[in-house]
Amino acid sequence: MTDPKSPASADIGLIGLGVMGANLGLNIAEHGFTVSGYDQDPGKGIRLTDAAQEQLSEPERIKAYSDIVPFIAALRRPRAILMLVPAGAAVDTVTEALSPHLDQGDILIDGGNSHFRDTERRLQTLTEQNIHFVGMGVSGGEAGARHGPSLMPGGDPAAWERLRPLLEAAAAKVKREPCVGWLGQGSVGHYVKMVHNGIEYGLMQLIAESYDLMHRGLGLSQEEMGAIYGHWAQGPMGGFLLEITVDILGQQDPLGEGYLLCKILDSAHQKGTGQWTSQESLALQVPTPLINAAVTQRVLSAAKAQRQQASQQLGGPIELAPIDQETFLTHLGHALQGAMQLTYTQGMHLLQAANQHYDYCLSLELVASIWRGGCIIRSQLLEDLRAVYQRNPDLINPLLDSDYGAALTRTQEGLRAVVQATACWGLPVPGLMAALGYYDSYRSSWLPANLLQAQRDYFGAHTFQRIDREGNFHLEWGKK
Ligand SMILES: NC(=O)C1=CN([C@@H]2O[C@H](COP(=O)(O)OP(=O)(O)OC[C@H]3O[C@@H](n4cnc5c(N)ncnc54)[C@H](OP(=O)(O)O)[C@@H]3O)[C@@H](O)[C@H]2O)C=CC1
Ligand SMILES: O=C(CO)[C@H](O)[C@H](O)COP(=O)(O)O
Repeated sequence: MTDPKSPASADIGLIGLGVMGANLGLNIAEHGFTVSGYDQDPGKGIRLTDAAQEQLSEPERIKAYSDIVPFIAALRRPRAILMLVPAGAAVDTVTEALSPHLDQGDILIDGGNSHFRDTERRLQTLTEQNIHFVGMGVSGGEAGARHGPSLMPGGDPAAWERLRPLLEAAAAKVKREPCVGWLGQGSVGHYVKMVHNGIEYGLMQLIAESYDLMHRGLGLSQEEMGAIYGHWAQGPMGGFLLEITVDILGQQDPLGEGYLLCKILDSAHQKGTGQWTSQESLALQVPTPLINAAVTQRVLSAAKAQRQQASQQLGGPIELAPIDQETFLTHLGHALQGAMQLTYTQGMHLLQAANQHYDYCLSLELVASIWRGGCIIRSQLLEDLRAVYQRNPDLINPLLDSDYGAALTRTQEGLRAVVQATACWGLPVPGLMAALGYYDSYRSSWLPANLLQAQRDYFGAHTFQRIDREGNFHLEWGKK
C-alpha cells in the first residue's frame, strides 16, 4: 500500500469502469489500496470518482482517466493492471493499446468472462514479451464486486505474490478465509469460471422449474412461494440463488399494479459461458446432462413465437391430476436439493477431467473453498463438496464419495416422485429429469449399451467386445 498523494503510487490499474470495474475499484480502495482507473468513456471515470467521494473515507485513493498515458504514469512498478472489459475482441484491443506502455515484469490481468482458449493464446503472446499474464474468473455480480467477490486467478505464477495481498483483501471471506487462491498455470482461472457459470445455469434452471411447479402446478401465490424458498434457503441447500429468488418473488412492479415477476417476458438471454461448459464436457467426454439441459432450455425459452404456435397445435394433459400439496412440497424440496447437488457434481467431474486433460494441477478442494462465498453459486452444499476433496483430492466424481452419495440416496425418492407427477401433469422439468436420468445411469452397473454396440457393428462393422472373452469381434449380422 502506498501514499495516494505520491506520484506513480497506485497499487493497481483498472481498465473498464463499468459494472464490475467500478465496483471492484471501490472495494479495493476501501481496503487501503490506491487505484488508477481508465475507461474509454470519460463519463464512467467521473461516475466512479463521484461514487468514491460518496462512499469512501479516503476518496483520493481512486483516480480515473480517459487517457492511457496518465493512467499508466500513476501506477507503481512493477505495474499491475486489471482489465474488466467485455470478453472477446475488447480484451485484445486493450492489450494491444497497453503493450507499448508496459515494461518487462509488469502484470496484466483479465478479469472478464474470457474463453479459456483465448486466455491460453494471450498468455503465450504476453509471456514472450515478459509480461506476466493472469486470467482471473470473477464472480459475484455488482454487489460481489463492491463488497467481496469470489476470485479465481491462474496463469503466470510470477504474478501471484504481488497480487495476493490486494486480492485477499478485496475477496469475500468465509470463516475469515478469503475466497481467492492461486489455481495454477495456464488458462485454469478462466476454465474454473466457465464451469462456475455452467453450474450457475443448472442451479438457475432447477429453481425456475420448482417455481413453475409451485406456480402452474400447485397454483401457489407469490407470497406462499416466497415463504417456501425462504425456508429452503435456511436449510442444507441454502445459498445466494435461493435468497435472491425470495426477493424477486416479493418485488412489486414499480411501473404498475402487482408483482413484477409475472410481467417479465419468459425469454432468457445468455452470453455463452454455459454453452462453452457443455461444449467442453462433450469434448472431454464428461456427462453433464443437467447443465446441457439448462443451456438448451434457455434456447427453447427464447423461441417464444414457435412455442406460442406449438401450444395451439400439440396435445398433452388437459387437467392437472390432483395431488397432496404438503407431500408434494416435501418431495420438491428433496428433489431440488438432490438435483442441485448433481449440478455441482457434474461441474466438479468436468473440472477433474480437465485437470487431467490440460495438466492444470488444480485443487478441487480450493475451488470448492473459493466458491463458498462471494460468487453466484455459493451455497451450503459447497461445504460438503470441499470435505469430499479433503478426503480424496483426486476423486473423479464426487458421487463416488460415500458420505456425499448418501445425501443423494436420501433425496432421490423426492426427485423420483416429482418427476413422476410432473410427467403426468405435462409441465416441463428437463433439469430435474436430466438429474434423475443421470443419477440412475451413474448408479447402474449395467446399461443397454450392448445393443448400441451391436447396432453399430450391424450397420458399420465397428466391432464390439464380449463379456466372456478378450478381443474385438465383428459379425455378418442378419445372415442366417
Ligand atoms: N456483470 C456481471 O455480473 C459480471 C460480469 N463479468 C464479466 O466482467 C467483464 C466486464 O463486465 P461488466 O462490468 O458487467 O461490463 P460493462 O459493460 O458494465 O463494463 C465494461 C466496460 O469496459 C469498457 N470498455 C469496453 N471496451 C473498452 C476498451 N477497448 N477500452 C477501455 N474500456 C473499454 C466499456 O466502455 P463502453 O461502455 O464505452 O463500451 C465499459 O465501461 C465481462 O467480461 C463480463 O462478462 C464477470 C462476472 C460478473
Ligand atoms: O459471470 C456472470 C455471473 O457469474 C455474469 O453475470 C454472466 O453474464 C452470466 O452469464 P449469462 O449472461 O450467460 O447468464
